[in-house]
Amino acid sequence: MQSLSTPSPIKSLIWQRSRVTRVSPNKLVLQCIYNSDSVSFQNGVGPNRADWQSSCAIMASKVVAQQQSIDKSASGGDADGVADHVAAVNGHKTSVELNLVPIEKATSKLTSKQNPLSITDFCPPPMHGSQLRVAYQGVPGAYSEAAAGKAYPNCEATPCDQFEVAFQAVELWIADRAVLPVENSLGGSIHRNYDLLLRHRLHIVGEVQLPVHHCLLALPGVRKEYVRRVISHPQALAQCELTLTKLGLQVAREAVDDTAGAAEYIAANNLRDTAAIASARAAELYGMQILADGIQDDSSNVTRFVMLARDPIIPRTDRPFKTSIVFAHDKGTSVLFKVLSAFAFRNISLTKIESRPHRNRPIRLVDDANVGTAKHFEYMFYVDFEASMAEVRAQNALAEVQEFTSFLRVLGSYPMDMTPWCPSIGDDDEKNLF
Ligand SMILES: O=C(O)C(=O)C[C@]1(C(=O)O)C=C[C@@H](O)C=C1
Repeated sequence: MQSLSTPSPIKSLIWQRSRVTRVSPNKLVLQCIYNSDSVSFQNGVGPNRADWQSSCAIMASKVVAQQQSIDKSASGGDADGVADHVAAVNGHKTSVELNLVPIEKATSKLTSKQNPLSITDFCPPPMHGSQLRVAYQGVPGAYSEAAAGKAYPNCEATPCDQFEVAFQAVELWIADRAVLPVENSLGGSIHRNYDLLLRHRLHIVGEVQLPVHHCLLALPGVRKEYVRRVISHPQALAQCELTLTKLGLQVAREAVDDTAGAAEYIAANNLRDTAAIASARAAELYGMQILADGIQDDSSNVTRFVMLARDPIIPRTDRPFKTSIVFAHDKGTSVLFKVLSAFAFRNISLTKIESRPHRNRPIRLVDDANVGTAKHFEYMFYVDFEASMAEVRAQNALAEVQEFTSFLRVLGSYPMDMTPWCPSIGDDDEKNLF
């Protein structure tokens, strides 16, 4: 891990005001946010704001698409002109003020053979000029900390005790980014984060996929036969369910907030009958021994994390991008078909679709005089598709989707994680049991 400093986790920033004021370098910024934006970030996002955000994303991406075609035809074009043009559309004077990626910088990187582009090239540096502060949920040794390090090498990883706190830390300028899990190849979606993406106003600026290699940890000297309870994050318990049974550990399984926190808890309370599912790094940090190594049910166990920032990045077309949207409709089931066909007709692949209850309107009553009243569940649909918002086909697809839907928000258009696939070592045959 790049930053091994282990600050204590940030707890709720909203209700523990002393927490907020304790972070003195951020105090002024914090007050500025409260004053300049009277809409509480806890109250969710209204439809007007959502419309505005979608329009901004579409407008900004159109400007970039146009500018990129101008750049192509006039090689050596005026880079300052690009920044001015983008800034003018967004109603600000300079790109710096908006915290946008200076396009000339990213372009010059592209021409350099020695420096291949990484996800971080698309993200603006921290405004305070120091290390990038990246909020994650959990304690040091959690997989989310490793994901933060993969997304932003050399960052200052900042532990938070809940997902929501990580969102708030970025909104309150205590952190510059948040890195949060959204789905796992075995355990499925992390629904809480889908719900929070909607309730908060952060933008997805990147993704990282992290191979997750679980170990069974216990205090030194404890044998597998003594274990009466296994504790971990619910996702980790789900990812190791079959293997635990195969190892003869048909004992109580208990969910805690994060994997490394489970190891820390056992060590702090000297629990000799309890084991944790966590990383090898957590074993090292909390003085635990590894009873079994590679206990995930599938060797290609991988968790996808998204990187969140206060400002969106400017979408580009010179490398693979993904775009995440969320929408709702109020006109029956055929709308979903129409929405999906808006992508299919333009050859845009969907990589993910997720539905969550529509919190403001969970049930729709449909009266039928002959049969009675049907109760339909209402959903928010989250869709990821493989295209950049700078591409005309993506803009057209979204314009069409907007016609069918009552609510549409672009959560972010960001570079896809293209790092080579390296599954975690240790499949069913290779598990080490000590
Ligand atoms: O508990 C951790 O270590 C985490 O980082 C959380 C989390 C998750 O929420 O899915 C992250 C990766 C693994 O899938 C297991 C747990």
